[in-house]
Amino acid sequence: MGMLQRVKEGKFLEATLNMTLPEEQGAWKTESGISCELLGRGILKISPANVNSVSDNASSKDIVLSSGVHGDETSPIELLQQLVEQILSGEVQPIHRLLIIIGHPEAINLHRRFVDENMNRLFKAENPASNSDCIRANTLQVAVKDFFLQGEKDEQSRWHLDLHCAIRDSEHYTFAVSPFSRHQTRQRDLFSFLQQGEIEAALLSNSPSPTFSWYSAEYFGAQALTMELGKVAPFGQNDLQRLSSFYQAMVELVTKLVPNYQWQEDKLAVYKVTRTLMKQSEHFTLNFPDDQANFTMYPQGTLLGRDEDIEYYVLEEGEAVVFPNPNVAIGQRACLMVKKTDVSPEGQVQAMT
Ligand SMILES: O=C(O)CCC(=O)N[C@@H](CCC(=O)O)C(=O)O
Ligand SMILES: [Zn+2]
Repeated sequence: MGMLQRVKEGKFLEATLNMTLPEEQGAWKTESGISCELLGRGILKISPANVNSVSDNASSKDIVLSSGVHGDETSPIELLQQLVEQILSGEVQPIHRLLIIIGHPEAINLHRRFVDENMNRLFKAENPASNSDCIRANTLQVAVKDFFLQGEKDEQSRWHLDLHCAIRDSEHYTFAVSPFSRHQTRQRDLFSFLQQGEIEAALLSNSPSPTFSWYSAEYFGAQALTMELGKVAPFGQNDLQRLSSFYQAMVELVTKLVPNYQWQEDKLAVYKVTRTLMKQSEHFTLNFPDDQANFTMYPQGTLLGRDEDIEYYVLEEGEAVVFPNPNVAIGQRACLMVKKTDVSPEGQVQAMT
């Protein structure tokens, strides 16, 4: 049985990861009237039964849901497989156009974050086809671009949730990173959605970074987030129960024209990024253990790390470290410094201070 047939039977993940199957494309309709189109390995477009009338509705959205951009972050892949299964069986009836992506099948098969280089730093522009991470990033860029442009929706109606897991423990089990873009990509609805899904925290980035969610925000004005859903674990060892509120919120997002989310004061901890520590040389080191939990705070004046000619200290009380990683490539982000902030009560979510 070929790739397309397996996907039709709900085996999206299995067909995506089976590299002995030649890549196939093809369109079909489910019994419940949903139009599906397999655009390539791990890239599935889903349109609601009455796509034309729904698309004309100002409340309808074009939603990208991606997972597995890092090959070892498996719980989001399991969540999207479950969602695809429920859509194809008719149990979940999406009312918006969806693009569901399993990001990096080759890295997933290797149980590795990436093959040669971190794919989630390859979304600034088309990459030279120098390795499989670059080639796959190029494919994903085109798929997302075509999806958003074909949809012809305004920017507010484009969403992209890029689902990941954190490498280390975290004071917040789940959190989202809102990329910095030229557009208004911090709509309150997006953050109310996080509250609905019991996501504990959100980080507001203060500078561009070439990630997949940034790509959708920067080039298509999409309401985009990188979502950190618990800690990295192999397939079958994820506690999906801990992500059940998020899964329910995602189902509601795709099945309701206007989900009934209400912004709740103080339900989501919001942090602003105060500094991004970039690895400038091979001398970059951190002054605390590699597995230190995300959002750990140190007293003002604490030496955090060193690079060739620089020492990094905690500059203000309340600064915490997120994604500390001295093993990144030179020129890449080695640690984010963040600080809790109040947010504006209305309009776009913005830091007050
Ligand atoms: O836990 C870690 O250190 C990394 C987890 C991860 O993959 N995070 C993303 C965040 C992307 C963003 O800043 O939007 C990444 O580093 O690619
Ligand atoms: Zn990741």
